[in-house]
Amino acid sequence: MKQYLELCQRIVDEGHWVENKRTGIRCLTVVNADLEYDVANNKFPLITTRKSFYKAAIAELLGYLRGYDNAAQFRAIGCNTWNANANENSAWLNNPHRKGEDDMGRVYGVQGRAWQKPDGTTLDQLKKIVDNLKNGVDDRAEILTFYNPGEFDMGCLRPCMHTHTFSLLGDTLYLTSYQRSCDVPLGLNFNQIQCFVLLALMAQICGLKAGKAYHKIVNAHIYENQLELMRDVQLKREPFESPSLTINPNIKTLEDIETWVTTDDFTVEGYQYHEAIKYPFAV
Ligand SMILES: Nc1nc(=O)c2c([nH]1)NC[C@@H]1CN(c3ccc(C(=O)N[C@@H](CCC(=O)O)C(=O)O)cc3)CN21
Ligand SMILES: O=c1ccn([C@H]2C[C@H](O)[C@@H](COP(=O)(O)O)O2)c(=O)[nH]1
Repeated sequence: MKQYLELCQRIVDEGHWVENKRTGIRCLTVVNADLEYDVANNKFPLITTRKSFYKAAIAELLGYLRGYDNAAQFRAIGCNTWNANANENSAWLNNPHRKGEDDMGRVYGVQGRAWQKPDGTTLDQLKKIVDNLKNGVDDRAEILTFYNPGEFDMGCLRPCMHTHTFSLLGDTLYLTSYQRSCDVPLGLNFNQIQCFVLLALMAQICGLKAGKAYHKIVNAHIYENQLELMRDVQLKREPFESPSLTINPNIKTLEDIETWVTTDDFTVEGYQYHEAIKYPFAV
């Protein structure tokens, strides 16, 4: 939590104003932030200086791991974050690749589970990683990447947290996640939960211990219409201790994640927080 607040403060103190063409809203921006999450000691990185809707963040991750491409699928498992990008962005609404209401196109999980190969078949990046890690193999390229520039025009948004690399040291699993663009008040609240849960879940289904998750962010920003709430409300609050996360131990395989797992299989203990803050969302 301390590192999150330090990043917010750094943007407020040292950020540069950068115009943003896609949303029309300028952002106070810094470049390069490194965050770390202690999964081994179960320090669940939930924001405590406002209420975090962590179930939606976990649902979003489950949708990515399942290869979802439609905002209705995300809604069905408790996540509303893709409604606006799928249905309210004029560039995507006018894109001939959009297949209708709620379609997100070839984003995130589609690339992770069904990367299109030139020979017409698809590649399942996640399954390869799970199969290797279960057998104690780290080929130094256990990389799950959603970043496919050749198909950017076939999706509603370029992936933000776009690459996850898994590493093994003995029987301990590590994760390095790479993010090109980060909406610190809204997106990062979700992304840090997702880094933590991704490592914890992968360790669990691969029979490994979880170590640390490393989160590398390039462009970290606060939109102009979020700044006052961040500077004058959230940053004035004192954080509480990190809570802990319990994952249903019956989740044992990738197929479990694909078929029956829900957000009810994730329980948070000891979450103390300040009241909710509703930040504006830029589409
Ligand atoms: N401008 C922008 N920021 C983002 O963080 C973002 C995008 N766009 N587009 C794609 C996804 C969608 N994400 C989102 C979208 C909405 C919330 C949001 O509204 N969060 C609220 C409450 C969510 C709830 O009630 O479930 C929050 O207070 O955290 C968070 C992340 C992250 N990404
Ligand atoms: O997981 C996510 C997804 C998106 N974001 C934010 C970062 C930016 O504010 C927007 C995406 O806009 P681009 O113009 O494509 O950079 O969404 C996030 O923080 N986390």
